[in-house]
Amino acid sequence: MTDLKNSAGNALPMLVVSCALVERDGAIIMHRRPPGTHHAGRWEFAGGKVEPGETPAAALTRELAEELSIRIAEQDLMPTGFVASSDAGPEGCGIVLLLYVCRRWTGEPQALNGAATASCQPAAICRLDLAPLDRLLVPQLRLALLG
Ligand SMILES: Nc1nc2c([nH]c(=O)n2[C@H]2C[C@H](O)[C@@H](COP(=O)(O)OP(=O)(O)OP(=O)(O)O)O2)c(=O)[nH]1
Repeated sequence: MTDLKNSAGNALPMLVVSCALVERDGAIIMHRRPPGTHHAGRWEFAGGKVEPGETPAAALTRELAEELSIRIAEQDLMPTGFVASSDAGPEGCGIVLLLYVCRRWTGEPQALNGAATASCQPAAICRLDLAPLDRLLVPQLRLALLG
C-alpha cells in the first residue's frame, strides 16, 4: 500500500484511464491484457496508467497510440464514468480507473505487445472475462450509451 498522501491526508491512488472505442455499428473494441501484466489474459477497456505530469486525456491519447496504434483527438473523449478502490491495485495499492467514450479515431486498431482485441456489442461485454474494475464500469457505460 502506498504511503503517499495528498494535502488532505488521503492516500494517493494510482490513476488509470480507459476508453470504450465505439465502432459505427455500436460495438466496442475491447483489449485483452498481454502476458506478464497484472490480470494478464483478462479483457479491459483500452488504456493504462497516467504518468507523472500528464493529464488523463493526454495519458489516454498516448496509451491508445502505444497499445492499439490509433490516434485520437482529446476533444473526442467523452468522460463517462469511474470506479475507485482502496486496495485493488498491484501490491494492494489504491486505484482510480476513469472511463471515457470515443467514437472517432484515425488508424486501424491493432493489438501490440502480445495483446488481443475484440469487437463486442455492449450487451455482451459482461460475458467476457473482464478485469475486476473494468467489470464495475460496464453499467456506467451502458447508461451513457443509452443517452
Ligand atoms: N484496467 C484495469 N487495470 C487494473 C485493474 N486492477 C489493477 O490492479 N489494475 C492495474 C494494473 C496496472 O498496474 C494498471 C493498468 O495500467 P497499464 O495497463 O498501463 O498497466 P501495464 O500492464 O502497462 O503495467 P503493469 O503495472 O501491469 O506492469 O492498473 C483492473 O481491474 N482494470
